[in-house]
Amino acid sequence: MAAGVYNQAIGAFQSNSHINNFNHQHKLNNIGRLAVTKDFIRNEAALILVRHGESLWNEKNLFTGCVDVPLSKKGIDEAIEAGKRISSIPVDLIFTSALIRAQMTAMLAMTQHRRMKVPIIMHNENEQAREWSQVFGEDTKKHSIPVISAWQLNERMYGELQGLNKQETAERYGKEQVHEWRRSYNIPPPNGESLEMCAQRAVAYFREQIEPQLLSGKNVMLSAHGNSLRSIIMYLDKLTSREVISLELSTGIPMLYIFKEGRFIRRGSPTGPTEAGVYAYTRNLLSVALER
Ligand SMILES: O=C(O)[C@H](O)COP(=O)(O)O
Repeated sequence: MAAGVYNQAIGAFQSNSHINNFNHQHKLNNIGRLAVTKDFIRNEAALILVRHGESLWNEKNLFTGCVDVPLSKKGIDEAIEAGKRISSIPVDLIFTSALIRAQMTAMLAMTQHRRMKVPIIMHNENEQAREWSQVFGEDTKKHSIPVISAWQLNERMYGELQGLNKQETAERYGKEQVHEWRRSYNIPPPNGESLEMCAQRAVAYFREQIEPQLLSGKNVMLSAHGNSLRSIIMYLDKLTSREVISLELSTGIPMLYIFKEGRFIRRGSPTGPTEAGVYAYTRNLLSVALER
């Protein structure tokens, strides 16, 4: 999908406020010393990453990869719990993979958000789908969050392991071989993708489609998968191919990054609403959250 098409779809949804902020900021920068204004201080954005909740195949311990299976009951609960943890962090735009488990997770999480905006899936597959899914009410748009799904964020393709039991596969091929297929950076499972191959599409998508949104001040939630997120975290945290081997992501635990001055600052997982500290992600974002 061409970048322009996405931008067109998102553009149809966005209020002009961030553009105004940008113009305003730009003018101030031109004038010189007034650059540190309220808008400028707010020139940071939240990035929430969440691995989908437990799927029906996670529950059965099957290699899943690009097979499109839904969440289990436990996964549904995890997604709702994830939503509670991020309920006060502003979200302007949601990216998900093209797979239902990531989409369910994002949707269920958003049912807990304190702004109660409605997530709406963008349909950009062809001109008619785009036209027929248009929203005309300006006020309605303001109370909606565009959801963009992209195959590039899908789980790594697990090749001939898809649908096989992880335990049985380890017994058949040996624990070390299976660990190598699952966690090494550049060794693909039979006829599947290595983490490196998965990173080539997932990180490229992140850089081309998601980073510009953060740069323009949009707060983004990204709901994806164990390995597409491992490759993106490798990029964000500048992990080496050795370090990424031991990076494990739990299902349904959101991770927060602050994007500021072109850098990603990892803030860990926001604590639940009953725990102290949930509002403390950054003072600037907090004031944005309270105003919206
Ligand atoms: O696709 C799968 O089977 C899992 O979601 C991720 O599997 P992994 O833990 O082997 O990377």
